[in-house]
Amino acid sequence: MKIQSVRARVFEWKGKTVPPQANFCSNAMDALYDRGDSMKTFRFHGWTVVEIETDDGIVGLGNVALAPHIAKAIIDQYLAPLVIGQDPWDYEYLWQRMYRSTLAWGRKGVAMAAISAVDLAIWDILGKSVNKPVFKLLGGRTKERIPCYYSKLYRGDLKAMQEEAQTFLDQGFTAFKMRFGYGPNHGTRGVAENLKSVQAVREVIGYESDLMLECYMGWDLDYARRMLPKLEKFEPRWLEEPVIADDVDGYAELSRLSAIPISGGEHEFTLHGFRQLLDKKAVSVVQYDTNRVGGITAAHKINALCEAHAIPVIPHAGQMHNYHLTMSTLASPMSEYFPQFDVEVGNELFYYIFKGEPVAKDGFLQLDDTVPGLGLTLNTEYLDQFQISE
Ligand SMILES: O=C(O)C(=O)C[C@@H](O)CO
Ligand SMILES: [Mg+2]
Repeated sequence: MKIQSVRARVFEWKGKTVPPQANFCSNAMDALYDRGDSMKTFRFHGWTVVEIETDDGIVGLGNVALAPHIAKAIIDQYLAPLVIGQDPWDYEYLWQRMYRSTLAWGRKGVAMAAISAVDLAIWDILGKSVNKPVFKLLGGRTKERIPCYYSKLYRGDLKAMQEEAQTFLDQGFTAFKMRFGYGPNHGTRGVAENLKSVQAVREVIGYESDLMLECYMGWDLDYARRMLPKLEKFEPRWLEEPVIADDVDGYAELSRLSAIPISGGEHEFTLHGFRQLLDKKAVSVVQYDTNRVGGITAAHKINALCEAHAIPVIPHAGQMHNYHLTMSTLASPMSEYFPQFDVEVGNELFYYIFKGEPVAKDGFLQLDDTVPGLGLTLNTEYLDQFQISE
């Protein structure tokens, strides 16, 4: 079997979107005084879809949601020529070929995300060629069902957050991730607002449910040092991305400082990046995203590294490419889960582009042992609401 063609298309959502709410999620731009909509950087309204076809007609689907037009250019100009004519079963060789040929400028960020999209499509082909789901090629079914946590609860009106939490508590979720809205530049009022929001959600879900707290790189070491003791009474499952991804030593200090587990990894790349995080004991929960980190080839290695370090892997974002990694290792106890909503930040877009995503039931997800590959097809229902560029 040989790879015959690589097609990368950018799907840009032109449909209805929920307008950004002020302070809906702390983020790295909060450190700068606002010269306009600082939340603009925090939108994923475009997605690159990769379709790789083999000489015997198998089509593998990959995806990447970071800088989609740049990812497409990297795939078209650099990665496609490296894999066309090659045997997809040589996936390690092909991964190294893509990685080493772009090392000078691509070892992290959008180039590695582009490599991830090609790698996902290759693994989709592998599964389809042997009529097995990808998780069966990685270690098989390690869970009867995948426990998942409800992830949204962006900061807004506290009553609305409580109603949202109640709705999904009633649907059987027993783990919830909420977003802080405030950080270092919002002073003591921001601290109070942050604590009020955690209190409000805890009042609804109680203490028999897990609560995860998301900062999305919107805090800094000093602010996190001050917030952690105030958060302990809420018994969070973890505090996520309290500092920017480059501040590995900051992560490590917070991990040493507090009993609250510090999580991160959705903005880290390759086995090498996670080796550094683990060697420095920077995080207590690893959250790579398989469509960023280096694809399934890289994520599978990171799963083994995390198993060796006894650090749980709970991949960022849910989405099918991550569910196969969670299903196939005991190192991954659960998945993140974004239900389908109207398009807002863009985490929801996956449902509008692809079909095949499992819907959570009672806080669990299920994968089908009989569906080959990643189990995704293109969703044609919303095509008219996308601008698609070849
Ligand atoms: O789901 C997460 O962990 C993210 O970081 C996504 C982003 O929407 C901020 O929450
Ligand atoms: Mg996150």
